[in-house]
Amino acid sequence: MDATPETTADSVLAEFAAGICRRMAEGLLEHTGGELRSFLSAESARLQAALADPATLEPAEQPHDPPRFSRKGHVVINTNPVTSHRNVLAPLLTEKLEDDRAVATVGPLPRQYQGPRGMLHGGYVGVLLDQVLWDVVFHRLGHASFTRTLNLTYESPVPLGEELTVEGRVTKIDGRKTFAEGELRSGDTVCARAEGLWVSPR
Ligand SMILES: CCCCCCCCCCCCCC(=O)SCCNC(=O)CCNC(=O)[C@H](O)C(C)(C)COP(=O)(O)OP(=O)(O)OC[C@H]1O[C@@H](n2cnc3c(N)ncnc32)[C@H](O)[C@@H]1OP(=O)(O)O
Repeated sequence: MDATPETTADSVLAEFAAGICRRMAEGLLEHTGGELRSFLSAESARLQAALADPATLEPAEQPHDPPRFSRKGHVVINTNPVTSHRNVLAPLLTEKLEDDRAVATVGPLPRQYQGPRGMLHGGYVGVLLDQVLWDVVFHRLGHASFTRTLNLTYESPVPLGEELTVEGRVTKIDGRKTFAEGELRSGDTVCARAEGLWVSPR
């Protein structure tokens, strides 16, 4: 059986399409009326051109999230709503993991993540911290676990339109329980802190 259920070119095309969808989602909140029609038309044309001739995409890199076959032969697509290049909801992280620590950069985030004007929705603050803390726990343990508690403290509003740093650290492992903490920063400002418990499956 092939290792992947589609060609590399199709995976690149899928991620290109996801990028167009992301821009469209942003554009729908930035433009109105005739300007919106022109914007949508230009983005649609870019996608049509890529579909007509995928070779024009000429990827410098391999696709980030090509689908694969599971051991049982099912097609597995990375659906993660924070990290998957194929999920248009995902704000995408660039993450470095070492030992008990993860540091990720994200953004600048566009308006579809807005809560208060010009600021990130608080639920997304939690999503970003949950993901990075989950990642560091996974990296430390070598297997997946469930977020059991996630306590957030919002110190100051998180600006949209600026690169953000999300950091996570494992603080304690006690049997099936792994404790971790972290923070989300904009520049040197700590905007939110998180601490929580991850429970390994029985
Ligand atoms: C795992 C596979 C996931 C794959 C995902 C891949 C991609 C993921 C991508 C990223 C995803 C991002 C992340 C996500 O989105 S993860 C998704 C969001 N999380 C969930 O949906 C989890 C829902 N909850 C559960 O399923 C169960 O409650 C779990 C499985 C968590 C525990 O139920 P279980 O019946 O197994 O465990 P237990 O109740 O015996 O407790 C176990 C131990 O913990 C202790 N305890 C419990 N509560 C507390 C507390 N508040 N303070 C202190 N301690 C507490 C408890 O006393 C016991 O200790 P001990 O007696 O052993 O000493």
